[in-house]
Amino acid sequence: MSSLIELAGITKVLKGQEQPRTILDGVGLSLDAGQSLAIVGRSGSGKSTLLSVIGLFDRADSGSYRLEGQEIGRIPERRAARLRSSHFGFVFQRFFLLKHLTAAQNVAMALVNGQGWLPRRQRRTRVMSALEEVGIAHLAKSRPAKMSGGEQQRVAIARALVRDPKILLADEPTGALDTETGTLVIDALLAATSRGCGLILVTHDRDHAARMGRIHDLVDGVLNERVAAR
Ligand SMILES: Nc1ncnc2c1ncn2[C@@H]1O[C@H](COP(=O)(O)OP(=O)(O)OP(=O)(O)O)[C@@H](O)[C@H]1O
Repeated sequence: MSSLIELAGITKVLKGQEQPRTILDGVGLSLDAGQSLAIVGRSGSGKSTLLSVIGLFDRADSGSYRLEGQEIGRIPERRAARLRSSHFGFVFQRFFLLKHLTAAQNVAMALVNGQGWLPRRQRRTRVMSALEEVGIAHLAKSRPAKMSGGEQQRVAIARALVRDPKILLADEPTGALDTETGTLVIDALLAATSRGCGLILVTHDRDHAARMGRIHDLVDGVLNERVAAR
C-alpha cells in the first residue's frame, strides 16, 4: 500500500533576490496514516517553506510529491484547494480565532467554508466531538478572550480536526505557549494520530519533538532523519 505522503527530490529555490537561494535541496520524506514526525532546524532553515509545499500552499520547483500514491506536485490551484480542505488540517503558532464567535462557532466555520452548510444537528455533533477530542467541550460557548492561550490553541486544533483530515500540519503550535500548556497542545495533536491522522510538527522545542515517532533535521536545505530519536 502506498504511503499517505511521499516526497522525493523536492527542490525549492527562492528567486527575486540578487542570488537565487536554494531553500529545499532534494528533500525526501514519507508519512503513513497514524504516524507522527517532527521537523526541526535552525530559524530560517526552510521548515515553514517545506510545510507550505506539503500543505499545497506553495509548489516545489522540482521533485515528486505523492499523496496516497497520486502525483500532486503540479496540479492546478483549484484541485490543490480542494485537496487542502479534504485532506489537510492546519495549525499555526497564532490561533487565528474570530474573537466575536464562541469556541463552537469558530470550529463550525471550518465546516461552512469547506463543505457548504451541513444540517444544523450534524454540524453540532461534529463540532462537539472535535471539541471533546481536544478536551475543551466545556468551553463550547466561551469566547476566545475568556480562554487561556492553550485553550485557544486547542480550539484551533478542533477547527483543524472537525473536517476529519488525513494529515495535520502544525507549524510551531506551541511557540506562544508556556511549557505546561504546550504539552497539552501536543497531547491534543498526538490524540489525532491514534485515529489514523498523520501528523507533521515543525517545532523548536526538543521535548515536543521527542514525543513524535520520528525527528527530521533540516540543515542547508537537506532533510535527514535523526537516528535513535527516542
Ligand atoms: N516569500 C519569501 N520571500 C523571500 N524570502 C523568503 C520567503 N519565504 C521565506 N523566505 C526565506 O526563506 C528562508 C526559509 O524560511 P522559512 O520560514 O521556511 O524558515 P523556517 O525554518 O520556518 O524559520 P523559523 O524557524 O524562523 O520559522 C528564510 O531565509 C526566509 O527569510
